Amino acid sequence: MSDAYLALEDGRVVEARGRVPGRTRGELVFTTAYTGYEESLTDPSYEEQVLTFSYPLIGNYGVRAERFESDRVHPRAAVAREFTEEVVEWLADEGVPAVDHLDTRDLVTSIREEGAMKVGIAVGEDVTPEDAKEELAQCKGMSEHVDIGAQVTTTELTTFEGDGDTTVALVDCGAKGSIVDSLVDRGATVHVLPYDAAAEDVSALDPDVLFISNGPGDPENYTATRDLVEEFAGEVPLAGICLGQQIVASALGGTTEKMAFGHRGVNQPVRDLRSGKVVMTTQNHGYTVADPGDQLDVTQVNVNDDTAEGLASEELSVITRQYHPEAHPGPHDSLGFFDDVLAMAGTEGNERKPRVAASD
Ligand SMILES: NC(=O)CC[C@H](N)C(=O)O
Repeated sequence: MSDAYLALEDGRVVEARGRVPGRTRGELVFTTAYTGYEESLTDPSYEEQVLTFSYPLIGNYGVRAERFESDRVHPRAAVAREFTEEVVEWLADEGVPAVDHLDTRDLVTSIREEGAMKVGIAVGEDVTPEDAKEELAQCKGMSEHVDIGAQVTTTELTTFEGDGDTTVALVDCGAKGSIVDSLVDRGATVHVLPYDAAAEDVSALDPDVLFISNGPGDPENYTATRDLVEEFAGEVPLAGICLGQQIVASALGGTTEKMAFGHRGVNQPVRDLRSGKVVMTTQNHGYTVADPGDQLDVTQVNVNDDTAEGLASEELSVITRQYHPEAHPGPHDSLGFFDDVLAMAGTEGNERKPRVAASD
């Protein structure tokens, strides 16, 4: 056991119990997910953030590597009311500082009221509040991490073979493993490319779909990925999840903006504007599409705040989601998105058949 201090951007210093020692900093965010801590902690979209769990007990069903979404823990630190020993051991192995025994309800309320904020953390036997403040002083805002994609992307082309006819080029801006699994399970062969792949790298694969993954940080910083979308829009069907939706919108004339505290959890309600149907979704984002531009239509919205949750263009064969249809963690209600994406490829019936938000 050791001391721990969190220095918040609003000037407060919060004391906690240190579980894994270290000093670090990041953007303080919270998730309301009550399960799925293994998946959330390994989701590359959490890079450069400090993840607070609003659910009070984290670790109550153990830690199993088969639930991981990538090969490491991505948040810079983890905060909960109580972590189990097993989670603490895992985070210690990963060298990720962790704190508990603090009032996480108060912390979450502050983020709700004041927005996601910078935090400096110091955990260890002799740490002082000043150490945490020093970390805070060095903390960058999320949009200032201009090449964050490089921290999470694959560095070389990797292929996952499916047993069907469709080929997907997945641009890896920090892709969750479940996105690859969801496509391969449906027979697609998935080529995972670096986030800054050149147009020729994509053309060489002759993909039926160009898919932009989830990932951390400000979508406006992903200029190489945006160039790819611009290059292939109208030529190859396009799909995107989360950061992928934001990059597609930005490339096709839309705009994005930072939200006050974002959406992170596994029960965010989303309404499909054509069917009127509402589904519960998994979310993890701090930016949003403010204006989809002239080429894309908003097909789905968040019931709580009306933000764009799905975009599409029949003409260009584009469908994107702001939420995570692949789940892991969270509900499986939207897995049909992957069927819609592969149907866009038109490889089975030889004809490209855009199905805009039909099955979720
Ligand atoms: N899960 C994601 O892809 C996150 C997208 C983006 N980094 C955001 O915070 O909005």
